[in-house]
Amino acid sequence: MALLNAGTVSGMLEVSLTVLAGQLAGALLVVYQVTNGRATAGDFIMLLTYWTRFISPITFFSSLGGRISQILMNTEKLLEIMQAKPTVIEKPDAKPLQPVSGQVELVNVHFSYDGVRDVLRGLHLSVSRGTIVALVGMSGAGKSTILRLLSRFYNVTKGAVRIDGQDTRDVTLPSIHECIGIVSQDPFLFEGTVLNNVRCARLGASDEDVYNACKAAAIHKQICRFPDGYDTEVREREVKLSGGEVQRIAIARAFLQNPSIVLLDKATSSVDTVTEQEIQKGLRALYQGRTTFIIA
Ligand SMILES: Nc1ncnc2c1ncn2[C@@H]1O[C@H](COP(=O)(O)OP(=O)(O)OP(=O)(O)O)[C@@H](O)[C@H]1O
Repeated sequence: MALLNAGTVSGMLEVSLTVLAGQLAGALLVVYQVTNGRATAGDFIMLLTYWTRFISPITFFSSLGGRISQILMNTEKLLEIMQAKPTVIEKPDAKPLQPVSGQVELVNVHFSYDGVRDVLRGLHLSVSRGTIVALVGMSGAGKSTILRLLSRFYNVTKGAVRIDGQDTRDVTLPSIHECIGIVSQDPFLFEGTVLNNVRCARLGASDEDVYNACKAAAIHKQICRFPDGYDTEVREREVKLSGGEVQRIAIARAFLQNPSIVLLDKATSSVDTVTEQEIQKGLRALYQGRTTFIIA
């Protein structure tokens, strides 16, 4: 659906250019008259004042046009995303995962993103609950792909992924995502308070639950030092949190979610060694009693 056409944009440009040309012509005319003694400097200043008052609403409306066109373009992108077909679809008779202890199996897993090149070929992996698994391999070997398949962001091409013996293709997607906590290399923060940025992991959580999750992730003291504490606003492009702080917010989210399975995808790769040691404190607590997959 095209919400914005070239005519609308060129119309807005036309208005802006006309306003600019008018401003320039008016100023030149008055300068000419003052130079020839047909008008006084006082007349010139008075005219400028009137001119500014006259022109400011026009300038406002022309900039409003620019803002409206930006909103329309964003809406168009949003509609495109909403109309995109998901690659993974639940079966009509999919049921929620039964209570999960954290046992994971990959049985003869084959996977290809494009249907041409195999990224995984016949992978077998059996992981008991509470085990920590480190995935190590060359760049491009398929480590992150394994984590994506565990979360069922993609379906395996052949074979099966099972959680507590249940094939992930037979269960509902939210029930999979509820039992898996992810701490990625580049966690996403949305505009809103720090409190809500952690609470999004479990919407019904109380403020006290959020504080406890942040204490476990070793970020509580830092948040209390922010200007408005937990009510500090996180804004796009207004960097208030360091890379290490953002990582610990992601760890706090995982604590709050309390999943049986934790996936860490290069969770500390973008921070310095001192910050990494701080984060490791939070992570070690997170591993306790959970099946954990780590890409370091
Ligand atoms: N969305 C995608 N579409 C197509 N190919 C992809 C996609 N994501 C990854 N790949 C390809 O799949 C292969 C495995 O990628 P993956 O990210 O799993 O590797 P990795 O072992 O995690 O690598 P690294 O350690 O560098 O992050 C790579 O060759 C990569 O180019």
